[in-house]
Amino acid sequence: MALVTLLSLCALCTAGLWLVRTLYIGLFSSPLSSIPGPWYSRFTHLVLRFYTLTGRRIHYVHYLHCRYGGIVRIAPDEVAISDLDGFAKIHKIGSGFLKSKFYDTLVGSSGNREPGIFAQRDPHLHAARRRLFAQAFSNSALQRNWSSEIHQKAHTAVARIKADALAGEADILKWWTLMATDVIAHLAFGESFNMLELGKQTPYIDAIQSALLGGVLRSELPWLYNAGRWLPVKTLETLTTADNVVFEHGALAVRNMKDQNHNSKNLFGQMVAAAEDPDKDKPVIKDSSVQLEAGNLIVAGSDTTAVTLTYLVWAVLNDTALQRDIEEEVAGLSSDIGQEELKDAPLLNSVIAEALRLYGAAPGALPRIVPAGGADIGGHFLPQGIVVSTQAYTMHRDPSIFPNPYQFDGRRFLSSELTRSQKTAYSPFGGGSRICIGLHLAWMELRLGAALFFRECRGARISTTMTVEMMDTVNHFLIAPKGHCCNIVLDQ
Ligand code: HEM
Repeated sequence: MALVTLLSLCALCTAGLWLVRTLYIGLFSSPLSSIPGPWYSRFTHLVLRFYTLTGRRIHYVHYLHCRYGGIVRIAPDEVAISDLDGFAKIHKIGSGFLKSKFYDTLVGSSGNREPGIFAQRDPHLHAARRRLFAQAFSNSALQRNWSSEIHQKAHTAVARIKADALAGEADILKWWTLMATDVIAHLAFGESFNMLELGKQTPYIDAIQSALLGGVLRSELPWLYNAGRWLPVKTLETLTTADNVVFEHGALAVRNMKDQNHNSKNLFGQMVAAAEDPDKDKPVIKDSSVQLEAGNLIVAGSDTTAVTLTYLVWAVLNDTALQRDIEEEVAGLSSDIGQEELKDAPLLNSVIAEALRLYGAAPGALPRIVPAGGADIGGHFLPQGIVVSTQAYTMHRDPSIFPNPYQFDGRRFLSSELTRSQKTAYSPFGGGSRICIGLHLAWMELRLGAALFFRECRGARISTTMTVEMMDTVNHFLIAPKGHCCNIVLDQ
């Protein structure tokens, strides 16, 4: 009995000491103690984690920026930055602010596999991979090599939307997702997955989505993720084994990369063909890297474009005058809609830029590590090793940069001259050396999808089955509509 009392006393004392130490560090000795923010962020990640897991991280951090300013402490070792100079400093090429450990867990680099281009944190390895990818993702190469596939898929998507809308209602989120996934899958694998024709995604894409969810779980609740491997719970098992399913399917991308038949060439085949070093003993890219990157490209290039396009159409359909004007503009384009005339359609491009401002699908947070020696940001010294995260979500809603920021103004970007602060703040595709490599592909799909939609589905309306709340955004790194659909109708 006496032993039990003694042990309890020891445990209480240890807990008490831990509490005093945590309070002392949080209040006085942390180098971050002068940074404004809610009191609890000095002591715990739990509140931030709660909002992350419930899909409200960007909204919560935005609220904190509105309340405390451009630099806010959001956790004991993490500071959120929406200060423009701070953002520019962090994302400047060669700044030394590298991606944080968050990226290790987000996409499938588990099982000791190397991280792909998105998650690679080593700047030299990343730069080498980026150089290899750059040419194949350039605007000219995409136009030259993939224009007809992208056109065909956009036409099919709009035809399916129109047919469904005339028959009752069409879920544009579903069709844009199938389109964007079919496009990037075709480019990465060298053959069509025919999801638009099937009207549903393949089991491989189901596995990719499970792998992504598994990544969020691995990042936020690693103990549950690890337990999931052993627990006899089907959902957990699916989430924790999805990485392997995705990786194994990537073998198809390797086969087609090596295939000499032009019809099955994929992005990787084009990269290898364009690479300078033809040395057979030292392959330009390993088979296992192709297997991994093929899946990663699908993750990066599907929901991103689909969600942005969905919000774009929804926002335009909420503004009758804008809808009428854009329908008129695209009706004047030639029947086969070339990329050059799409680039020159002023209202279409302004509407896309505005959709990317308010509804760019990856609006934050982009966490980076303060490099050796620390950094001065917004008048505060941040020591090395601290996580600094930026979010376009907040910069895009700063009223001193974008007047009336919460309003979707499809004409906002019609006047071509952006102010200096707008140029810095506008970052739907991230910035610096880690800027989205798929941005030209995304713009191609956004232009073509939107132009075909407003030409073929003139007079479309939002279905009465939709509520405003259903289009509220949830945020798990990407954003998505809370209702998981966006239904539109069309009169005969
Ligand atoms: C509207 C559509 C898209 C949006 C809003 C978007 C947004 C972004 C953002 C914000 C980043 C930076 C992430 C970070 O720094 O953590 C990024 C990176 C990336 N994106 Fe996109 N993206 C889109 C479409 C695409 C497409 C179609 C692809 C096709 C493959 C793609 C592939 C990538 C890749 C590979 C990276 C990592 C680049 C690197 O680290 O070097 N994205 N994207």
